[in-house]
Amino acid sequence: MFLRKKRPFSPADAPASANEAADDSRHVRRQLESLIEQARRNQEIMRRHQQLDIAFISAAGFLDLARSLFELLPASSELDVVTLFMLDADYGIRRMLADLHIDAARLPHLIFIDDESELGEISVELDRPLLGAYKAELHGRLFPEPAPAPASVAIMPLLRHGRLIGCLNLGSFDASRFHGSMATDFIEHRASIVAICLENVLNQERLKHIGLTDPLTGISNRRYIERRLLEEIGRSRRQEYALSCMYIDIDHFKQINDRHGHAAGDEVLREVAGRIKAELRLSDALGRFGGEEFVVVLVDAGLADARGVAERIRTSIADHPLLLSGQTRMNVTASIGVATLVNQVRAEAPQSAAERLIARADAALYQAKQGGRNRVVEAA
Ligand SMILES: Nc1nc2c(ncn2[C@@H]2O[C@H](COP(=O)(O)OP(=O)(O)OP(=O)(O)O)[C@@H](O)[C@H]2O)c(=O)[nH]1
Repeated sequence: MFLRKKRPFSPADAPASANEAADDSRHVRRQLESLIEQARRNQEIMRRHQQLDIAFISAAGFLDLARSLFELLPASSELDVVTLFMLDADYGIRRMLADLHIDAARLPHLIFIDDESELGEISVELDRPLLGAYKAELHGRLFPEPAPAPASVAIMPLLRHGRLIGCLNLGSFDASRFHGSMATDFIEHRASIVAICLENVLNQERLKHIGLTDPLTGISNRRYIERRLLEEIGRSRRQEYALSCMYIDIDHFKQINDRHGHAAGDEVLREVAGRIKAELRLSDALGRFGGEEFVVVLVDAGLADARGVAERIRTSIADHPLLLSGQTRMNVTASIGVATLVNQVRAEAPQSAAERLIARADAALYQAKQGGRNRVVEAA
């Protein structure tokens, strides 16, 4: 029998397998550590995203949400630029924000558009997020000055009930941050949260707006004017400018109602409100105080300015007959009392200063009525 000679034992044999085992375990440990580190990082990312979602969801109003989008989102997601485009075809959102004194111009990265086509070529593809390298001809209008041009972008369509309400545009200076082959589930999830939150805060603002709006004429109501006058008194004292107030009353309004009916009277109220508004600056405030009475707060206007504006309003009503329901022509006039706050007694509480200003304008209006109507009278 052929006996194979056994290879003599080499001392290197045992250590070799032990070394391999040790190497293996070190390798496994390193892998484990790296997985744990990865899990910790992911947890941290999840936590930041959750906090961001909570900030979006709990936004107290439009400005609060905008702050989260333009400040928190870039900071927590390491983005270099974020812009938000909002569709506002009938100017309704902008008008409401202006009425509520929400100064959207203070948000340079918020852009309102009248039509989707203003988004350019990408508008046709906006049924899903678009990720990739920044191309000026394609994305330039989504990151207008003063936004810096990014290197890669994620364009997130904001959809509600299948309708595009805007788009949130994320930009990074890192060219590899967003690319076409990335999964978009997370971005879609985030876009749907932002869209819902935007709709929510706009509805909140609409509610505030309704509470301060006169439903018949669409202008502000008495509550709004009283509140606004208090704010304006504070501001005019700090910045030392004159503040004026106008009390306007349509003449013989009862006869209009009696002769032409209540519906025609309502139409006259709407028309007159429009004529008054057309003569005012955006910074002035017009409200219906009740019945056929309107009050205007004129910011940064002394008595001479206020008188000028009041004359313009008076003639714009008296010189051009109203056209009711597009056919009935009606001559309408209004009387106006004007009062100004100058050299304010700073010790006087804003509330009593406001009441006194309105009362003086009202007394001047009474004089105008007594003097024959269709005239402007300045308060003594
Ligand atoms: N159509 C309509 N009429 C209103 C509304 N609110 C108040 N009125 C009417 O406005 C009229 C106000 O009349 P008066 O205060 O007597 O004053 P006037 O007829 O305007 O007379 P002068 O102010 O003295 O020129 C009343 O007939 C009210 O019924 C409203 O919302 N719609």
